[in-house]
Order: sequence, then structure tokens, then C-alpha cells
Amino acid sequence: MAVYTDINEIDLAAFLAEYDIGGLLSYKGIAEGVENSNYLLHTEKGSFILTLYEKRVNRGDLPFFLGLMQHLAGKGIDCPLPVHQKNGAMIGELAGRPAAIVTFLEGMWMRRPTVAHCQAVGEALARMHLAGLDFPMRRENALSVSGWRPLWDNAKDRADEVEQGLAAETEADLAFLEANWPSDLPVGVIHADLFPDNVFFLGTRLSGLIDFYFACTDLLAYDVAVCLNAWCFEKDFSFNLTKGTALLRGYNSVRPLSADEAGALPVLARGAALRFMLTRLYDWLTVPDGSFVVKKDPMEYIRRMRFHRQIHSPVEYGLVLKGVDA
Ligand SMILES: Nc1ncnc2c1ncn2[C@@H]1O[C@H](COP(=O)(O)OP(=O)(O)O)[C@@H](O)[C@H]1O
Ligand SMILES: N[C@@H](CCOP(=O)(O)O)C(=O)O
Repeated sequence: MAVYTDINEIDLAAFLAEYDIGGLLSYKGIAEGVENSNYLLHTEKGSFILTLYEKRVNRGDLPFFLGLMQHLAGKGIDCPLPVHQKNGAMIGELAGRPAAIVTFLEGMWMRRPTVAHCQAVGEALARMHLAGLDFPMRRENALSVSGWRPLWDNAKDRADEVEQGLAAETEADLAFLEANWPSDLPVGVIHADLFPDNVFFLGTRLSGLIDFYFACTDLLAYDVAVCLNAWCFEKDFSFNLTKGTALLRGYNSVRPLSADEAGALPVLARGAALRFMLTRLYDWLTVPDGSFVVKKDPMEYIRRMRFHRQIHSPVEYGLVLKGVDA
């Protein structure tokens, strides 16, 4: 559940008076999500999402996240549009937390994405990358390769509690990735967490991308690698080549991967799996049971890491690209 901070209708009405979205009709907390507290608001002018940013989001990053959504929405990307206060500000304060209101997107996320959904998310990711190219702000990816070792150092002594041998296995992967991480690929704004729960569909039509709170400036192809991990594995941890093919076909139809980006996919996908394994492992070992933070299973990503170690060519993810050697 993700309502960490409680609000009441008196404080909320006072907060809404700063906006031009009409009076409050009703509000309720949204159970889904992990990082922040989200509320669905109904006002005289429509439906909105109110987010109270919790401790794990750095207040200084909010102008990047909200500015990015505004930029992308302005370029026709279906994503939430931040609502400005009457004084022009996008960030206010409610219940002692930084808070923002964004437009409500229709749709629902897919618990069991199909091949068609994977193709649609590939296309949408590429469109987002192109739309972000002239976004003027930068934000380093704190969870890219240089951020993994500090996370690992805080978890490694207890990693074998999750599975015997995990410490040595992860240490070897991390060393490999640190030595082989690409640095000369195209860079731009990436979503960095485009998991199924952050993509809405109305039927098979993709209706919106949400949750830009890990967005940053990094390798565009890394975002593709995140999506291969998040969308193309089945519950039994097998890689679904048909879904991989569809996702990559969708991406390439809008922004063709260069030969260098394609060639780097195996290492990028391995790194993306390690990144999500590490954050999950850290939470698994440090967040007390019964706490509000939703702990996700690191084993799901350990299994993906093992898969990626066996991959040597982007063709094994389903990429069909002239000029790239299998
Ligand atoms: N703009 C939006 N339109 C509709 N629903 C939204 C919107 N933003 C968030 N939500 C709802 O809130 C939930 C949690 O949002 P999310 O940004 O993923 O939270 P967190 O960053 O805490 O993980 C989503 O699964 C969705 O149900
Ligand atoms: N997608 C991450 C966790 C972040 O959750 P989100 O609700 O903010 O997308 C994972 O699966 O580990």
C-alpha cells in the first residue's frame, strides 16, 4: 500500500485553494505504488492525482521530474501533466511533505502483458526518448553502474540469507559490469522504471506512461534493457522471445537502435537486472516486516541475471537488425 502520509479534508481544501481546479468533491488514497503517497481527487473541474513525496524522493529532483512530464506532455506523449498553482508553482506543501497535482490518466496496467502490449510499450518508449532529446534539464542516474557498489556494500554481508552463494555470484557480476559497462552510446532522458505497473492501457491501446520518479539522463538503450527485463519474462523466469521481438520491433519502428546500442544490449540487460535485484535486496534485508514499504522479491531478478549471463548477441532477445552480427 502506498499511503504513507495521511491527509484530512480541511488541510486538503486549503491546499487546493492555491489551484484553479475547483472545489474538492471527494478524495481517496490509492493503494498501489511503492515510493510516494498518492490520492485520487475529484474536484468541480475533474479528476486529478495528488502525490505527497516521501523520504526516498529528493526534493531537489522534483523540478526535473515535473518539468519532464510537462515537456513530454507538451510534445504529445501520453503522460500526466503537472497542474500549476495560481502563483505558477508546480510544487507545494501538504502535511509536511512536498506535494504536486497532476492530471488523471484513464486506463489500467496489465498484470499479464501480451505480445501486442510489448510492441506498444517499445514504440512508446522510443517516442518518449525522441520527445526528451531537447529537454534542457539533466539528472544523473544515481542507480547506474557507479551507484551499484554502495548499495551492494550495504547488503552483501547478508546476501547469502536470501540464497546460499548469492554474495559470490553478485560480486562477480558486479565486477564484470563495472569493467564492461558501455560509455559511448547515445544519451538522453530515460524513464528508468518502465515496468508494467507504470504503463496504462485502454484495451490494447497504450493510454499513458506514469511514475517518472526514477527518470534521469542516461544511455537510451539502457531503458530498452530495463523494459526487456520487466516485460518479456514469464512467471517461470523464461524469456519470451516473441515478446522480446515485439518490444524491440516496436522500439526500432520509431527510433532504430544503432549497431553499437544493439551490440550492448546483453550487458545492459544484465546490468538492469542487477540494478533491480540490488534495490530489492536492500529493501528485503533492511526494511522491517510490517513496514509500509512494499518489499519486492529479489529472486525474480537474480533469475534474470542468470539468464543474461548466457546471452552473447542481441538476436537472442529477438532483435532483427541489418548489419548486426548474431
Ligand atoms: N496520472 C495518473 N493517472 C491515474 N492514476 C495514477 C496516476 N498517477 C498515479 N496513479 C495511480 O497511482 C498508483 C501509484 O502511482 P506511482 O506513480 O506508480 O507511485 P509510486 O511512485 O509510489 O510507485 C498507480 O498504480 C496508479 O493507480
Ligand atoms: N519497479 C521496481 C520498483 C519501483 O516500483 P514503482 O511502483 O515505483 O514502479 C521493481 O520492480 O523493483
